[in-house]
Amino acid sequence: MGNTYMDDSYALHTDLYQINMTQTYWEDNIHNKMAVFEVYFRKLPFNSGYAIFAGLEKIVHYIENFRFSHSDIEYLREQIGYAEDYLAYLENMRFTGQIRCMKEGELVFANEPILRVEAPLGQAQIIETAILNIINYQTLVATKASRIKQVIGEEAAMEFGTRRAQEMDAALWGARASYLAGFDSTSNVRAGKIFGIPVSGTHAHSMIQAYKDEYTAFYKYATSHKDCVFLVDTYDTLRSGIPNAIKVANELGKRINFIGIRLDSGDLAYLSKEARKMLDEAGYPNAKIVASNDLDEYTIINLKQQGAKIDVWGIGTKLITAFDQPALGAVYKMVSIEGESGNMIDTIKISSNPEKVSTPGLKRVYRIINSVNLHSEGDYIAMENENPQTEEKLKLFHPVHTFLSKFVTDFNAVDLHEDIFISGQLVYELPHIEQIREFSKGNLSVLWPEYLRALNPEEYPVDLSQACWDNKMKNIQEATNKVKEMLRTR
Ligand SMILES: Nc1ncnc2c1ncn2[C@@H]1O[C@H](COP(=O)(O)OP(=O)(O)OP(=O)(O)O)[C@@H](O)[C@H]1O
Ligand SMILES: O=P(O)(O)OC[C@H]1O[C@H](OP(=O)(O)OP(=O)(O)O)[C@H](O)[C@@H]1O
Ligand SMILES: O=C(O)c1cccnc1
Repeated sequence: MGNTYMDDSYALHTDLYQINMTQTYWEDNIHNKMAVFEVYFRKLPFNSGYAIFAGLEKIVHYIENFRFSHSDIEYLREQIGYAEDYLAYLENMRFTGQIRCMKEGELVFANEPILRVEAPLGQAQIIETAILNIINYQTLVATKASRIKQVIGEEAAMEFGTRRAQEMDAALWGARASYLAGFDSTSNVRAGKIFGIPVSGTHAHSMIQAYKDEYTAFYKYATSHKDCVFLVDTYDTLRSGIPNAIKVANELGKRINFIGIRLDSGDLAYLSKEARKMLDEAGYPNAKIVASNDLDEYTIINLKQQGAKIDVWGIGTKLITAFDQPALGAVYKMVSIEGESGNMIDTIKISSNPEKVSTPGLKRVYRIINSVNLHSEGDYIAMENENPQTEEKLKLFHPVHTFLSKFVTDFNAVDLHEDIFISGQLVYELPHIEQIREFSKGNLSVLWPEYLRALNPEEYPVDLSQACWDNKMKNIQEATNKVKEMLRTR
């Protein structure tokens, strides 16, 4: 038997424990206490020097439509058995809080807040899972795409991943993440329609197999399509594929636009060099050579080192699945909660690993841009009430190895967060995908090349202000004192 409940909302796209914790808050009547949570990841993916944030557009849709449907409530009543009054609270739940977030396409680094939720505790708890689900995947793919595009340079990058993506949503939003981070097109037509991304494509081996001989297949394709890229590796790239492509191009002449050929197996460096010679000699110096087959940034660097003559890169599996690192590891941590008298109290999560200790309190993230060379000196996390721009001399010091420090004098402190929701209302205008793509491209230019390189990049500084660091130490002290006190009185 199929599903007996309708799939008509995203509110249940959460972990059961969120609804269970919220039940406790509700029964204890603390569900409406204001709570502040921050999203951040602890380590950059792919040993990259930077990441590209993506996911805000989907988060906005999720929050705007956040409500438990009748069938959600019915399911929770019948299958989990929550009490009626708690179910009534869930049914009426809408997001009424604040969200501040980085813009999509922003450069983001480890341990800095990407997004901040300030909302009644129950709401803030339930939305955690979906927010992390969205950011973790989209940011990962945007970062992978940016890394691949960095090594490709000016040549075109086509995203081919849909068939290998972890299900349909991943293909769709992965195509969008790739495009905003610098790819030039997607093969996913639905992504093209929904997001306004350019679509492009060639043809597959099946078409050659359908006609049995390569020449007929190319010829038939050319009579039904003006723009032609022929896939030349079905039988024998150099002896059959390329000669057949040239033959059809010669025969149809101006009736088609012979864009070029695609190589999808074998030694792509050798074959592309040979193909270039053959196409040039045949009078097609402008014909492009497209390459695909399990490509990623490392293979592309290597192919370029070998002098491969590849003009267009088709990249699927290793991009859309974030093959070498399948999870970003972004977390959602509480940094503050309303106390008995309505004041906000900082909260901390201690760990024996100093890098895993959370940073308490309401904070802002600034990018410190050197006004002389227009490059970034690092990111600076300050308390909400601080304004680094008013400082004449800003001290940047490593948050764990504090002796590593520098002073910056001539700088512009750029607040990296935007208000997205205020009192549950959307106050942010979602930019067009082309604007996001331009923004993302421009951001890369504030980084020195040392942070951008694919292999062993330098570590970009993400520092805490003195006040933020002092506050963290105070909270660590208080938390450890509490444990000591508890042990003493046991
Ligand atoms: N000159 C080259 N230098 C480094 N890597 C290459 C070079 N040419 C191809 N590659 C990469 O090597 C891998 C070859 O994989 P594989 O052996 O599965 O391909 P293949 O046998 O040529 O083709 P098929 O897809 O038909 O199996 C791919 O990831 C491809 O991108
Ligand atoms: O290699 P990717 O980066 O994932 O790029 C997408 C791949 O999808 C197609 O292959 P297909 O599904 O026909 O499989 P195959 O080429 O691996 O046999 C295409 O020919 C590419 O090789
Ligand atoms: O258009 C192509 O060549 C294409 C599309 C998806 C996957 N592989 C290749």
